[in-house]
Amino acid sequence: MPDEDFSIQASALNHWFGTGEARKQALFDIDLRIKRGSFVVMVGASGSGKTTLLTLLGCLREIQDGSVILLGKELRHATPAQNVRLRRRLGFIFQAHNLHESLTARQNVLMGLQVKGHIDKTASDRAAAHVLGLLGLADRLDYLPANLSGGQKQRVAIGRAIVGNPDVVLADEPTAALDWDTAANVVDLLKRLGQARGTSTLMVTHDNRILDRADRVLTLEDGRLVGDEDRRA
Ligand SMILES: Nc1ncnc2c1ncn2[C@@H]1O[C@H](COP(=O)(O)OP(=O)(O)OP(=O)(O)O)[C@@H](O)[C@H]1O
Repeated sequence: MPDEDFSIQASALNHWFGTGEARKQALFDIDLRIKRGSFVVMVGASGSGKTTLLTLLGCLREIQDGSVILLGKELRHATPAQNVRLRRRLGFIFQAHNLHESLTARQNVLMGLQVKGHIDKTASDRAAAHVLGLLGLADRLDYLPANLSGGQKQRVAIGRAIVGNPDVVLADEPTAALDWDTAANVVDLLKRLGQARGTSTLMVTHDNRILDRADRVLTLEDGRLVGDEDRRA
């Protein structure tokens, strides 16, 4: 049953890749509920299933077995149109930042609003500039990605993910290219969004300093959820 306190509810979730003899199970019996507004970190060795889980929870992959209720909607057997509608309420920050090379920082962030159907140009421009300012890029609004450092590009991608006030942010090592002050700023920003707007963040990271700021730390091992630690004490 959907429960409004939780942005994400996964139960008995299994996932396989390949067919026939090559079929390999990547996730085993995942049960997980993520509270609205919480900042949750996921850790696990390479190949443990973190990206697979993020993409399933983000309606980027079909649910094969088990259930995922995202923002109150069951994803199993969801239609492509339902998935598109739900994805508009999410912010994705993946390792390959996929910025449009021919668009400026501000225009890249605007893409995050256009997919949500925001059309008031002045308000959108202002929102994009505001978010980039929060990310320390106020003086880089009109730069093309080619003229930004790796960390600055990553911050533009973070801006694009959060500018539309998503209900859930799914992030895969989003701070890997950032120095600690900048990474801490990003984490604080996501936590503030959680408090102010109920945005939940599920972030894959191995940075211990970010673990220290998490409300909760999940550990995946060989496709199984083997650890779930409440850090809010
Ligand atoms: N598209 C795919 N086709 C086949 N196998 C896949 C595919 N994607 C992932 N896998 C396999 O599923 C398992 C989980 O992979 P996944 O990428 O989710 O792990 P991960 O924890 O995110 O790893 P990393 O930290 O290296 O990104 C691995 O055994 C991987 O080889």
